[in-house]
Amino acid sequence: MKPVKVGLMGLGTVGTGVVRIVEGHQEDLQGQVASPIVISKILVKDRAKARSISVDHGKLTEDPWEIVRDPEIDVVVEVMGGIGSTKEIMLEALERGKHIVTANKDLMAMHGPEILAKAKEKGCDVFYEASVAGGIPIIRTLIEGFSSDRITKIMGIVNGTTNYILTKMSQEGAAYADVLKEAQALGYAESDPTSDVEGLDAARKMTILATIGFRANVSLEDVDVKGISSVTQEDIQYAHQLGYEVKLLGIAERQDDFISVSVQPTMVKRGHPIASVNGVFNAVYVHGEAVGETMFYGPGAGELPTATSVVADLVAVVKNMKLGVNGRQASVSYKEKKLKTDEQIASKYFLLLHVEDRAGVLMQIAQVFSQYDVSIESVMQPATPGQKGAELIISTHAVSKASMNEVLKAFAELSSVQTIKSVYRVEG
Ligand SMILES: NC(=O)C1=CN([C@@H]2O[C@H](COP(=O)(O)OP(=O)(O)OC[C@H]3O[C@@H](n4cnc5c(N)ncnc54)[C@H](OP(=O)(O)O)[C@@H]3O)[C@@H](O)[C@H]2O)C=CC1
Ligand SMILES: N[C@@H](CC=O)C(=O)O
Ligand code: NA
Repeated sequence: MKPVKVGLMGLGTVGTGVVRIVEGHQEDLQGQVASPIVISKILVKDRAKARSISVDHGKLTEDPWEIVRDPEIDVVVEVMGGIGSTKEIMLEALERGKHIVTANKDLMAMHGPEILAKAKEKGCDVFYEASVAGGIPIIRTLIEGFSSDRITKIMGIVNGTTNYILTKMSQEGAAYADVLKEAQALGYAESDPTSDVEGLDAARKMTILATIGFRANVSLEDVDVKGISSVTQEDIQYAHQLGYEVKLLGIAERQDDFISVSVQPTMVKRGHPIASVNGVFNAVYVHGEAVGETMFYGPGAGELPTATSVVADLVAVVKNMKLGVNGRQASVSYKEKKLKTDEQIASKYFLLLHVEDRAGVLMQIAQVFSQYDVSIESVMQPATPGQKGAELIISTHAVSKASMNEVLKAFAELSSVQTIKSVYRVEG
């Protein structure tokens, strides 16, 4: 049995997990693919760095081209991250007939179509299951499990770092900055955690899911993004009073042939399965016209969960090699992309306003809502002893994003509304 040779690019959190699983589960892997899987070279930035795993030092290289140009290597497993030079390295690896497994959502969200086209041209596989919701097999599920259906909604907690932070803020009243440091120490966060907390990581993942789910090339620029850095302990406490949890949700929706994709902190009604997804766990809710509601749950980041998906992709590549069918995946995006306008995007909203505490203010606010045809579901004025002015918590029925923008513009000009403290989309 000729071994399948793998060039591993990256030996950080995920790369270390890949080595552990390939070595620790070798017998089971061989049983499935009838060949040993051997990691023959490993790319790192610094060969001298101390590692949490023992590897043959002779396999380490700091030169990516040593892997790309090695004719013995069949598959490149890319778990180093990055976009610019990583893309060039991946394209050259494909040019030389190497299959690719990657966990890199940045790369696949920005350059997925180009990389997949090159793979097709060269008869190579490119698999990227770990790029979205680390340990949940959601990409394969959307491509294969839902191939017979028409998906109408994909809604997910797809960033483990922010879910970890929001859970600790909600359950323990913890401070944002402290919990972020914990998530970094646990290996959940990106090398620049701004992309986690500002929603960009989730937006990249939603770009990938929407492209697959709606079978049209969605790009990152199509995603409306807001992160969690403005979420306050006060918002979370008011959410609890109204029966909600605050979650960073990616929401991709399709109506007729028009789609919208967004990422934002969202108030999710307790009782909706997404509201109870806590810590580093991710969940992706998928609604299909025929199947109805489904949900997929599991760890979204971390060494072994993410490496499980990477090595499963590696097994898929080797099985295809045995069958001689690499690069034969059907195209996932054959539809024309049509984006919804703000008039077509509808949701319920939660607003927290700081207003003047005097007669007639509520009337002025109600008039603004009425002018833009926004129907109010409830209004609450919590007691704020000793505070100047009053707080108003308003929830609306489903309204268009365009109408809500007009309402917010009108509030900004109203002297009785001193601050628009928070605006949240509401789900569930
Ligand atoms: N961490 C997680 O839970 C998840 C991560 N991902 C994705 O997986 C990828 C890897 O993430 P993670 O393991 O956390 O990252 P780490 O920062 O822990 O590891 C990156 C590894 O790649 C090496 N590396 C980085 N840049 C270069 C370079 N230019 N040349 C040579 N080697 C390089 C580093 O070398 P050295 O060790 O010498 O510094 C390190 O071994 C990213 O794309 C990330 O988005 C996806 C899902 C979950
Ligand atoms: N930083 C990411 C890692 C997995 O993709 C996250 O927190 O989800
Ligand atoms: Na996945």
